[in-house]
Amino acid sequence: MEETAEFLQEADPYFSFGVIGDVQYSPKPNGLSSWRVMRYFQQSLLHLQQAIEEWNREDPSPKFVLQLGDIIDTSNRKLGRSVEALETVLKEIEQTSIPFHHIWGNHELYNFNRDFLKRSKLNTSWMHEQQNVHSERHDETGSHPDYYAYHFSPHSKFRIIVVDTYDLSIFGRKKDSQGYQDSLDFLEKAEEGEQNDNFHVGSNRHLVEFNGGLGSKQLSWLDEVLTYCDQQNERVIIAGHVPIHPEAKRTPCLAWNYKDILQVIQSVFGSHQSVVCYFAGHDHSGGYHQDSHGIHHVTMEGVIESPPDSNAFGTVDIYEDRMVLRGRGRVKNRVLIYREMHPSFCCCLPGLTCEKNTNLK
Ligand SMILES: Nc1ccn([C@@H]2O[C@H](COP(=O)(O)OP(=O)(O)OC[C@H](O)CO)[C@@H](O)[C@H]2O)c(=O)n1
Repeated sequence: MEETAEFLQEADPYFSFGVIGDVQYSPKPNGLSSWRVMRYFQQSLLHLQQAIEEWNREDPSPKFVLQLGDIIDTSNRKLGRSVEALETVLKEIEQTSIPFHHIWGNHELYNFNRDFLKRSKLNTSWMHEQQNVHSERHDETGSHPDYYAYHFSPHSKFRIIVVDTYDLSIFGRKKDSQGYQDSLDFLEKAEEGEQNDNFHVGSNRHLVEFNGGLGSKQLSWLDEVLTYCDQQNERVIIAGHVPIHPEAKRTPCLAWNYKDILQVIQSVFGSHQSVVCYFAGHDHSGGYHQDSHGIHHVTMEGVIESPPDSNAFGTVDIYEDRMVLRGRGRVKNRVLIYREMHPSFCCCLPGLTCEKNTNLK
């Protein structure tokens, strides 16, 4: 739902957070991408600076920022300046005391391998919270050994889950590793399956290298965390680089196994009703869709494709029954009402009606 600024006047939110994606900083000149769209490399750092200045000015300031990935561009690698570029953006981020939660996108993996990323300041999993009710295995950097995902609770009624949409990926993993082989096997099998799927043909093909997915271990972990959230009556916001709903993006940017991921977070049979929103980046043109289960899918417009007089970031205010995205530049204002929680074994199954059914399409 898009709303005007007047509609956004509300009582004090429980808390607020910032959201931004695809800064793709590089010292290279502005120019057309391979998609024939203008990329404003000379403005992207300025846009990040402006976002930080605005978040610093907000009162109260956002509790944290979700940085949705692709913070530096692949061109830095060709220029031999990956580390320098990363230091440049991190220096800007140090201008604020608001903690940033960093997500890894394809451009992180074009510039660095996963071992480097784990040891870098882009690994913010040390800010995770561990729950006794489910098993989490972390290595010395605070990450799971196989993937980069964690969760934290900024408020007693809410939890944020950061997921790794390049857990299945042929980027960033060593070619002799099991993860690389599993990813190749997944792509091969999925491509066979897709041949009968009319939705993903021609330019709409999502089984391409610059997308990725969640591996089976991460999906099980997500399932466990969501079970805990259901038990605690927490609302959950998930954030990852790659969109997971075909209607929430305009380009082929879609997770390889988006159906498996949706199955976990939507859950028809009474559990996992906690997820209210999934934030993604990757598709710089942005997108939005409320799925058939009432989950909002917000794909943030990319900073890198925002002209000098614009920008692409937002502040999200969290309330009891809704979240309000206050967009800046190309990002629209949105009021996102949470899905209704149905009791276990509710009759809201396909083909049946229920008074709680919100009849979402
Ligand atoms: N028509 C095209 C254009 C490009 N590609 C290939 O896609 C790969 C990734 O492109 P890139 O622009 O570097 O990826 P981003 O993550 O920056 O952007 C993704 C979104 O599309 C932006 O909205 C690259 O290998 C190109 O060759 C293509 O297949 N078809």
